[in-house]
Amino acid sequence: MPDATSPNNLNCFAYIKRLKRDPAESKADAGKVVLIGGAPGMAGAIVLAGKACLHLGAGWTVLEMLDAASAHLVPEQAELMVRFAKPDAAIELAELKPDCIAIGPGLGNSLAAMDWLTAVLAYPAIPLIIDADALNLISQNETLLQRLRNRNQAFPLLTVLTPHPGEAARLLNSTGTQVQDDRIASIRALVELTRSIVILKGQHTLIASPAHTPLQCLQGNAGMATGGMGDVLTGSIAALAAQGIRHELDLWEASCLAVELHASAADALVNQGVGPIGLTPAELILGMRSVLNQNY
Ligand SMILES: NC(=O)C1=CN([C@@H]2O[C@H](COP(=O)(O)OP(=O)(O)OC[C@H]3O[C@@H](n4cnc5c(N)ncnc54)[C@H](OP(=O)(O)O)[C@@H]3O)[C@@H](O)[C@H]2O)[C@@H](O)CC1
Ligand SMILES: Nc1ncnc2c1ncn2[C@@H]1O[C@H](COP(=O)(O)OP(=O)(O)O)[C@@H](O)[C@H]1O
Repeated sequence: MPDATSPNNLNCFAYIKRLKRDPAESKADAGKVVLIGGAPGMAGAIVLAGKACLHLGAGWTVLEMLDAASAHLVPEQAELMVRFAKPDAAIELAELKPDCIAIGPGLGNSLAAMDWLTAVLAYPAIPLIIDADALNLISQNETLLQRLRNRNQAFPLLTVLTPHPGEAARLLNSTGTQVQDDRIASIRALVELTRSIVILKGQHTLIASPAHTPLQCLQGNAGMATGGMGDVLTGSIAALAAQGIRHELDLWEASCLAVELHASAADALVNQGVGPIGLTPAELILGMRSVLNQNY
């Protein structure tokens, strides 16, 4: 029995109905997502985010990869449009005209990473997902934090941050243990600091925003404690938010739905014997697609 201070539980599979496609829809109705990251040694992070984005229904999935050596066709997933993230990020974004941007998986902390994050924070009113190293860069740079806050003032509820407890601790200048000791206080502090929608990952993921009190996700399991699972969540939010633009699902709703799908699909896979040990992010992507279509 939850006590009076427990957050309400996520329960948003009904949103899936809004993603119903008219028979004549085109890929433009499903939206163009640009995902930015994949520095040397971490190309896999942005490829996993891209595969999740593709399998959760985005119209186009473009990867801007910081590692030039990895910026080539992904043979087993030729649908992904892989580009080398050239130095002039603002010009690239103006040419691409994305419907939704996600930045961070495997981004690293190079000058190019800073340039891309700066350009993304200045890009106008589309849904934006900020994850992983992009969060770390913001935690180290007061100017970037101020730009994030300015963006949220100009375009409220169009930016979601997806920290795990380690990233949350860096943003709050705290420790992972302190974050975990009071996760509700931590997410409230993150919302206050950044003025963003925030997803605090880990067991019983929390989501909150300046306009929403925290909700929790009771699904999910320790089979998800494997590198790349968060990259999958980022790509999934991006796909749902991009479709949401023409299907009346806002970034808050897309984020809630992605969290619930991600965790519920992991539970379904464990129930089928795929995990907890050895459950892979790539398997979770396919599991999420199944759960989405079963509730379509
Ligand atoms: N295939 C690829 O290319 C992949 C590439 N990847 C990319 O690698 C980059 C680095 O990202 P990363 O998350 O691996 O390292 P990092 O930010 O140092 O955080 C780790 C520390 O945070 C904490 N912590 C985390 N979770 C916690 C929890 N639930 N509960 C409590 N604490 C928790 C914990 O700190 P500790 O408690 O040990 O002090 C832990 O040691 C990033 O760009 C990412 O996208 C990955 O996506 C993997 C697949
Ligand atoms: N023990 C757990 N119970 C429930 N969910 C978990 C557990 N461990 C990890 N997860 C989930 O898996 C994902 C891990 O994300 P993250 O740490 O960012 O991974 P990565 O950066 O390697 O992609 C998050 O969505 C988190 O909530």
